[in-house]
Amino acid sequence: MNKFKLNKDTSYLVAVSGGPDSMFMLNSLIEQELTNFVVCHVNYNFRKDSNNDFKIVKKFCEKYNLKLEFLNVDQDYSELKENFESWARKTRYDFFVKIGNKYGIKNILVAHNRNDFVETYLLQKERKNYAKYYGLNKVSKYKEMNIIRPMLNILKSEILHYLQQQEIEFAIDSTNTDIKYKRNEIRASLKEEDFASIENEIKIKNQELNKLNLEVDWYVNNNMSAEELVITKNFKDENLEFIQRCVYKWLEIIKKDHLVQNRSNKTVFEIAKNIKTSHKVFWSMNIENYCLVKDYENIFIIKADLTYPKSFEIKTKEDLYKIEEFINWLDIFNAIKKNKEKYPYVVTNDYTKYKFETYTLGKKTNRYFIDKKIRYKNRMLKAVVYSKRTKKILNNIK
Ligand SMILES: Nc1ncnc2c1ncn2[C@@H]1O[C@H](COP(=O)(O)OP(=O)(O)OP(=O)(O)O)[C@@H](O)[C@H]1O
Repeated sequence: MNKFKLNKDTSYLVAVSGGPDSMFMLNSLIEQELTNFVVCHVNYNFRKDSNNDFKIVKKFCEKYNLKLEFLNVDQDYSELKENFESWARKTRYDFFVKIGNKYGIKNILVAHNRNDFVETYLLQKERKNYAKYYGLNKVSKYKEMNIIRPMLNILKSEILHYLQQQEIEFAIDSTNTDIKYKRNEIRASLKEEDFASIENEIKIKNQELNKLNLEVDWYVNNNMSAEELVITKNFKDENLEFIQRCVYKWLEIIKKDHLVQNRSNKTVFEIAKNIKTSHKVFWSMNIENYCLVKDYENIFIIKADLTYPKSFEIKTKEDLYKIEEFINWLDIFNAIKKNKEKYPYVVTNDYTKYKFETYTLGKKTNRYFIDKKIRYKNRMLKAVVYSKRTKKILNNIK
């Protein structure tokens, strides 16, 4: 049977649910005579028998005198807004991060096995989503933690056989959430004899993915400036997968990828579809409290409240403080001074409205915007000031 070996000089957190895989992993650490580790357990109190899992873990830790950190979750599940599995995962990993900080440990061991590896790939294939990696990665990241999966070459049957042989107690998870249901479906039609050929397929898919990722990195790194991604003509002609991966990579670089996680990639798909098919010079999409904007050849993302239209009437000098709302307030202030303070003025970024009612450099502002290709970013973030009487705009937004 395959075993795994870990470095004795490294410290680990060990994620133990009490199920067969993690009990096997924990037992292997004892067999390897590792001592630098802290066992972490989350009791979700989701099932009636959750406490039983905790007791199994606790008993094992007491037997071998191991450090155990646990989180006892007190949550009314009828009020949970998101899917239990993704909420549970986040709760679990945030707890690991907290315990990691407490002990100064950066590595967490999780007990995914060879069957999980194959099943994850088959699930990814069925869902047709663009995975970061096909199957499961030996090492991945969650915030500052390294998630290590040392058991990816061990079969479930080997684990169960060994636990039985050694009479090691473990818990049986009786929940059947959507994702587990799907997994069970896949599991039922899967034989361990078929693993080798599926693993070969995964290897080839990951090699192709590595190549594609190099091209994605190249595009994004060469077409980004000031946090904006440039949409070239050639880019629009690329396939949807390439565009989606670029959008995701860009969001990762500007540290906004959290906005599209846990949304089953639908948002990234929508963005990519718009990039590919829309001929409009401007479109925007709200994503949580942010707004993603396509602006001529660029896309950018800003806090949605910054894009909200605001208008102020400046009747006297005393009203001037209102213009501080806008990033170009100094420019507006100077324009009013230069105009010899002939109040009243209107200061506004409500461009969809004022562009039809005002004049810029002798033209309807709408015409001026089109002729000068004025960026939507500037229309949204910068304000104009115009005389209430003449409707002439006194400052230029470029
Ligand atoms: N309640 C828990 N307490 C501590 N560790 C847990 C708990 N649940 C799961 N784990 C750890 O995570 C591993 C994977 O568990 P499981 O397959 O249920 O989760 P997953 O959602 O598929 O995986 P992941 O944790 O990578 O998102 C377990 O083998 C164990 O190491």
